[in-house]
Amino acid sequence: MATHLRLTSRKCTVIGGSGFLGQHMVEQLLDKGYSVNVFDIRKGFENEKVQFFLGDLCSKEALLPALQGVSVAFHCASPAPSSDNRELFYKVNFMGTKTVIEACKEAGVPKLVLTSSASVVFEGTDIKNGTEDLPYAKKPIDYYTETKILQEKEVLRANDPDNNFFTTAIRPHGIFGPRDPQLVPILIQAAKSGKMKFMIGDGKNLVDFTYVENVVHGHILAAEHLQKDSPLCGKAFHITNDEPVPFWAFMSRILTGLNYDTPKYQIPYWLAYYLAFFLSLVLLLLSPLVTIKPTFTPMRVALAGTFHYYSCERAKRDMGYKPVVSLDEAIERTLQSYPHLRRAKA
Ligand SMILES: NC(=O)C1=CN([C@@H]2O[C@H](COP(=O)(O)OP(=O)(O)OC[C@H]3O[C@@H](n4cnc5c(N)ncnc54)[C@H](O)[C@@H]3O)[C@@H](O)[C@H]2O)C=CC1
Ligand SMILES: CC(C)CCC[C@@H](C)[C@H]1CC[C@H]2C3=C(CC[C@]12C)[C@@]1(C)CCC(=O)C[C@@H]1CC3
Repeated sequence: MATHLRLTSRKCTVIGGSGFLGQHMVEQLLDKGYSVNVFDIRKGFENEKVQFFLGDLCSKEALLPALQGVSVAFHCASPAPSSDNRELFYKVNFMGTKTVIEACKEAGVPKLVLTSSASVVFEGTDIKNGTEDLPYAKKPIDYYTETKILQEKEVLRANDPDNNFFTTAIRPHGIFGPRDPQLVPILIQAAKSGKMKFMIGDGKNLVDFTYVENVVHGHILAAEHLQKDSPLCGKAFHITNDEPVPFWAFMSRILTGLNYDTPKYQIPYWLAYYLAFFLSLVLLLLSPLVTIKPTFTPMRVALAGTFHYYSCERAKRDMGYKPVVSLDEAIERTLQSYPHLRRAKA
């Protein structure tokens, strides 16, 4: 019986486990001796140690088999932030998360750890060493973030110790690392097409970029510390590299590390923001005729030109969090993992 309990308690499900963060979660959980189910709409990799359940998280019937005998569910599924599909964000991030909560309760999963985002408090203006006590953004920077707020509120509200159901949310920021489909590929694509000529703002704005393995470490610590009467119950936690860095210094390290030139000119933040805003209006008007995905969106300009870094003191205090990979090492490992994006030297 004791062995059975121990094994059951090390079984978990990663919802969104085929994604960038999800795959890293699976790898670290397996290394730590967990038995891992993946629930996703697609099969993102092959691993005989993992049991895959393919389905849409908006369906409770699809979720239930993946949650049987599981002690913790990690929910890190979301449509890509760059998608323009408002209905999809609402359906998956908000309605789907409600379904995940119901399914966990019905399957008797006692712990739910949500991957939220530090951007739930970001309104496009400076945040310096922001704590979790900042209010949710009244004007979120985009619709993705609006639904991340709805999702986080729903998960934290569902915490119900009297019925043996414990929830917590991890708020990472700017996740990067091997196999990331967003940050490095978008940056290099912009550089390749000659769009990385301008630095937005004066280049002094500090931002958090968080190595994926540190994000995973924060999630696993959260799951292990989440229990009755723990301070994690119903609360959100920033997980960062704890080394805020000037946005353009970070971008420049990636660009030079992959043999691309760094931006030569500066453009004032407000000018870049209004240009991106104007461009998005023009594209909206043209959208019945042509679909163009701009590189410079108001959201990206806001992220590139403002301070937004967060304190992870609460995670240090309540779950003993400490980044396991430094920013220097993280950048090095990331650069090594993208040989196909490296520009051949002339
Ligand atoms: N990448 C970043 O910088 C940050 C990401 N986050 C959050 O981290 C989480 C993971 O993000 P990434 O790994 O970067 O994204 P990703 O796009 O690589 O992975 C998301 C996964 O969710 C799955 N998925 C989407 N809709 C689904 C549905 N209806 N049913 C089942 N599975 C579905 C996708 O197939 C994909 O495998 C997301 O919740 C995201 O909001 C938070 C802060 C920063
Ligand atoms: C073209 C350049 C101006 C910028 C290229 C890099 C950007 C693609 C990334 C810089 C900060 C990133 C970021 C996210 C996505 C990729 C960036 C915009 C998120 C929006 C991903 C989802 C979140 O929850 C918040 C992230 C903030 C930082």
